[in-house]
Amino acid sequence: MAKAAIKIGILGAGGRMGQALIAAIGAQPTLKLVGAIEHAGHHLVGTPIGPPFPPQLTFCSNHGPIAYASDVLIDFSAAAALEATLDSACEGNAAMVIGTTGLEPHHHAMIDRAAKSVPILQAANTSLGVALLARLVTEAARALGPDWDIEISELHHRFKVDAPSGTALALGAAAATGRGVKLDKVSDRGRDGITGARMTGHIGFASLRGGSAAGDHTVLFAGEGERIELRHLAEGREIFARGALKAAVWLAGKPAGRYSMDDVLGM
Ligand SMILES: NC(=O)C1=CN([C@@H]2O[C@H](COP(=O)(O)OP(=O)(O)OC[C@H]3O[C@@H](n4cnc5c(N)ncnc54)[C@H](OP(=O)(O)O)[C@@H]3O)[C@@H](O)[C@H]2O)C=CC1
Ligand SMILES: O=C(O)C1=N[C@H](C(=O)O)C[C@H](O)C1
Repeated sequence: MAKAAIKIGILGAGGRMGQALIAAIGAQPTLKLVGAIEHAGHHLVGTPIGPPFPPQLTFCSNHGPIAYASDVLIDFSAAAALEATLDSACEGNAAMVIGTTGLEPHHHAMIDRAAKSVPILQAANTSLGVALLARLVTEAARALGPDWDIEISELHHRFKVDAPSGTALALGAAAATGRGVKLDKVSDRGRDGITGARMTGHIGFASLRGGSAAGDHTVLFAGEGERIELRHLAEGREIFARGALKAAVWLAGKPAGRYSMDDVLGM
């Protein structure tokens, strides 16, 4: 007997990533889109999602019923929306893939709480390439030691609202792990003016915004007389959508708990 399609609800469905996910689901018969959620007042609410989906499937703003109907909710919306979405996921017993960035420690505490009831995978970057890059960064930071300065730079499209990007912070955490330190103790975010000389062992961040760049991250290891750069360049949002859907398929039916892309990719 054919396996039942995995039922997916999308939060932030009208946005750039939401649209990329809808297009990717439309091309995968093993997945079924059961809801496309936007915030109340969004101009798309009430309008059809469009082909290949049936005309009665419209963008909607009420996520309660969609959480009940979904095996997995995929959230690429806004950090401010997270609390209500986690509540709905727990009530509806839906797994969740969270790709939204700009998360603060209190958001992670909410995710930890909800993950006692349902399976949740949170990833600042759902591409395969960045998962591998993080591994390489940990290894390089461990091998090179604190005499090599680490600077992380990122370029994103002009509409991005959070900085540094979630990926840059995750790469910073990966480097800190390699050095056996906590990122929040060594991070330099936003230098300006007479900053003084660079502190040994610190990890610096720089954010550029402009044009339509889908995501460009470079981790620079700068030593005495030599430099190494590890870079990931996203050519489009399809890579994030593909990874998020792979994560959703992997997560459906898993026990409650908190998971990462490393679990999905077996890394
Ligand atoms: N993990 C990953 O691999 C990736 C993560 N991201 C992250 O995903 C998030 C979305 O990115 P992107 O698609 O480019 O952003 P967009 O602004 O294009 O999309 C976000 C959508 O969510 C909507 N939204 C805002 N608040 C709510 C809410 N309370 N409930 C439901 N929908 C809401 C926005 O509406 P409105 O336009 O009215 O504000 C918008 O339509 C960002 O945090 C981004 O950093 C992006 C790419 C990859
Ligand atoms: O907002 C984006 O576009 C992206 N956000 C994520 C981040 O903050 O790291 C991932 C990707 O770089 C695109």
